[in-house]
Amino acid sequence: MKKETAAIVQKTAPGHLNDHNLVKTEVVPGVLYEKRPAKRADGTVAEGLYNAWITLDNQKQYNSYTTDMVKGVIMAFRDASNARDVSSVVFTGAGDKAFCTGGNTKEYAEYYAGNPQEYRQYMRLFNDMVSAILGCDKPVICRVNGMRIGGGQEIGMAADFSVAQDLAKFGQAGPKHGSAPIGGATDFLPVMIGAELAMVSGSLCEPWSAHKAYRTGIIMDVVPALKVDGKFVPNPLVITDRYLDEFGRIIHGESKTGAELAAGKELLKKGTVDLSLLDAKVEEICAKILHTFPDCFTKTIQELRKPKLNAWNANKENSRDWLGLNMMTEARTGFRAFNEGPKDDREIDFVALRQALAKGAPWTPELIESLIPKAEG
Ligand SMILES: CC(C)(COP(=O)(O)OP(=O)(O)OC[C@H]1O[C@@H](n2cnc3c(N)ncnc32)[C@H](O)[C@@H]1OP(=O)(O)O)[C@@H](O)C(=O)NCCC(=O)NCCSC(=O)C1=CCCCC1=O
Repeated sequence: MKKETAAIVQKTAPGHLNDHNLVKTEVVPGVLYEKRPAKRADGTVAEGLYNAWITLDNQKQYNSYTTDMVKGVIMAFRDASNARDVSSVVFTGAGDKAFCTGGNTKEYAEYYAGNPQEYRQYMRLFNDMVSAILGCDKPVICRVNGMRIGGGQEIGMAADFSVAQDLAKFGQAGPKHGSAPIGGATDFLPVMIGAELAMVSGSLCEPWSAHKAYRTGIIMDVVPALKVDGKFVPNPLVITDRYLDEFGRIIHGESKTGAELAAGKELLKKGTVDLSLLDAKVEEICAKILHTFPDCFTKTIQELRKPKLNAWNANKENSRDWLGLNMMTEARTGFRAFNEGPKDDREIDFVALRQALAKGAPWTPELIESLIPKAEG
């Protein structure tokens, strides 16, 4: 800071600052909160200024969030939003496998299944988590360290900027596991990528590569993460060197097939994951933000958030009610199937369910039980 500015600050800033902080470094088990020194564009530390890092840390379950973790995320965002010395918020997951794969399916299956009034209360917290991100007074950068699936994709899309390591995958899981992606995806996707692609991404549950998420506008940038023989290489499972096939269809970011895919898998096995380029990109975005007027920046993002926010606000209460009741039927069945089914068979027999419903069968516990895959023997 220039001497002249420092002298004015000394004269005018209050001698005592009220502490509005709510959280400690580990907000709750599974949510970490850390203030890291903010850096200028030239890499030097901007003394007294920070970026708040909020990290989901439940790696064994792909950083899925439990009820307590949802509370922790709300508190962490509230804190970062209030902190006078925080410039940007970085929202990420621990490790290199997953940013977040959504609600905790074990908790869904073992506690919420068949308990709609409890899930409705949970959804109050979930809705508040999404609103806390969209209402944060600081810009939110989602550092996509790995898969962003289901509710993970929804809280990620609530962020202002997303940058991903290129092995990450993006998409929804609800219609396969017994939910509808109405925790933000159905609101944000049409605004972000248009109605047709939103339909595909939101409903078919086919994960998209990071390159496809980048190409379609779900994320702002993508960086390589795989190092083979000391050199970064692009995701070897995905087409990154061609844009069109022989018929003019876009293939950039689509999965490789056949021998090309097999070779890609071999290369993947040889490599190690290194997220240093992701971190550099996140720092670069934070530095760009640091070099702007704080209030003008906040006002700008508040306005630019409106299409997402308006859609979210219009639907979130109805969505909460519907999701609560759905815990009696499809969620009760689908999340139990994912939780209890054998590793290679965790989805229900959708055709059998549709056939039963076509004959007017009611949702009895016996019907549900009959649809859940069981281990052999
Ligand atoms: C496709 C997957 C994300 C990844 O598949 P794969 O790479 O094959 O890994 P897995 O072996 O499946 O997973 C590794 C271990 O992590 C556990 N895991 C993964 N995701 C979750 C989760 N969400 N909750 C709890 N545990 C999870 C998995 O069981 C493995 O552990 P194990 O001990 O069994 O080896 C795939 O994992 C997947 O589909 N996951 C579930 C995604 C999902 O259904 N999420 C919930 C969607 S619904 C949601 O989030 C909602 C939000 C608010 C609004 C309402 C709503 O529904």
